[in-house]
Amino acid sequence: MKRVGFVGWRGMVGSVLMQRMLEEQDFNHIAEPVFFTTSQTGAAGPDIGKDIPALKDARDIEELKQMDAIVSCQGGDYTTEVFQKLRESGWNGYWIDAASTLRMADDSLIVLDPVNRDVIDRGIDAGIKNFVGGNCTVSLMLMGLGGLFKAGQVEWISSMTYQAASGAGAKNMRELITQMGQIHAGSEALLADPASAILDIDRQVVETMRGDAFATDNFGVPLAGSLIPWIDKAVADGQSKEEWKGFVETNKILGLSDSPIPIDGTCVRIGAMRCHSQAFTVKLKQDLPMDEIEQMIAEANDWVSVVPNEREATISDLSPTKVTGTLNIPVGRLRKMKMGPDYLNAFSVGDQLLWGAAEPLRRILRILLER
Ligand SMILES: NC(=O)C1=CN([C@@H]2O[C@H](COP(=O)(O)OP(=O)(O)OC[C@H]3O[C@@H](n4cnc5c(N)ncnc54)[C@H](OP(=O)(O)O)[C@@H]3O)[C@@H](O)[C@H]2O)C=CC1
Ligand SMILES: N[C@@H](CC(=O)OP(=O)(O)O)C(=O)O
Repeated sequence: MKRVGFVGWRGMVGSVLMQRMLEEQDFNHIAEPVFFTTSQTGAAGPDIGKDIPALKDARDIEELKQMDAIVSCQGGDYTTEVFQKLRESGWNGYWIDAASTLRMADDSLIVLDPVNRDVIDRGIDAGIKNFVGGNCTVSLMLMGLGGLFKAGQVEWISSMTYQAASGAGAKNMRELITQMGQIHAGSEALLADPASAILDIDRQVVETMRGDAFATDNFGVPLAGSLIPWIDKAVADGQSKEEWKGFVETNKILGLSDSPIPIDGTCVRIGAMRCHSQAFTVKLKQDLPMDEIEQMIAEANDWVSVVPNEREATISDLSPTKVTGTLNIPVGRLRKMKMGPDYLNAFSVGDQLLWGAAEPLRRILRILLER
């Protein structure tokens, strides 16, 4: 592979991808990186430590056709607009995408190589050309609990999520901070007075959050000081689309679509910036000893670690504040539940822009470059 095109490189996911590619010196493996844009054709591209041409038009099929591989972090609308036209033009290169548009297509693979390298290798050998990053909650769950799946010990999983604002986009992250600021500004005077009653402060906070001036253009409702137990649009059976993805994408990643493992739960947006957390109830196929369970989880990949089920370790290490900006996937609160010895409780945290979005794309590109 000689020419690799990048679309969506300056967005939030794309920027994290660029940062990781520079850290891992991935551009040393690409003879001709080419950067595209939907809005700034002719402008200078990013500084990647080598000469690159000016930005090309991301809607120009003839330009896109020159690429051996294209990595898109531009979003689903762009994929819908361009991908089919590009394939119909006869282009046979590799398409690597962060958007969900092509995830469930028969001729695409969902990539998370620390978990499904075998599925990926078989797919590449079979001529698959479309590789899509998984939904962030799904990828983060599999990075955390992959060892249990690999050992064939999972009968079903219920997953309750605590999803960060970043999953909704950059504007939503800004809105969360704005909301936090408005709450503080509204109660600042009372807060500064040690003699003020907490219920007065609380009343002031609620008044601010319910007020017309509260910034809710993006989330539609308050998130700071609150939560939103619905992510994405509705699908069948009362599920949200984010909840639906948990089942279909996990089983596709694991290559289990013919005999799928039931996975369901409630997806909730909370006021974290870019780390998704998840609380799991895992129905195991048998009563396994805790040390074996911990070993299976900890040995599954280089990034997962087991946090002892103790207060100090948990509040320090199993925390979005600690994990954000890292590739670490701590899994803790591991204990057998009162429902029975084959019911496991677990909690995980992971950065949704890294393992949840950019890192699986970076790694599949590197896999393809090195073949
Ligand atoms: N956010 C997430 O958590 C996840 C997102 N994804 C997928 O990735 C897609 C992109 O998401 P995300 O990165 O959040 O989207 P962004 O909105 O941050 O970026 C998308 C595009 O917006 C354009 N843009 C316009 N103004 C600006 C600006 N001021 N700064 C940067 N870019 C700007 C850029 O395109 P141009 O240069 O062409 O103008 C950019 O590539 C999503 O639609 C989704 O499909 C997948 C997994 C997780
Ligand atoms: N829906 C995720 C983010 C995301 O972009 O998911 P997907 O890649 O499946 O569209 C969230 O809101 O946290």
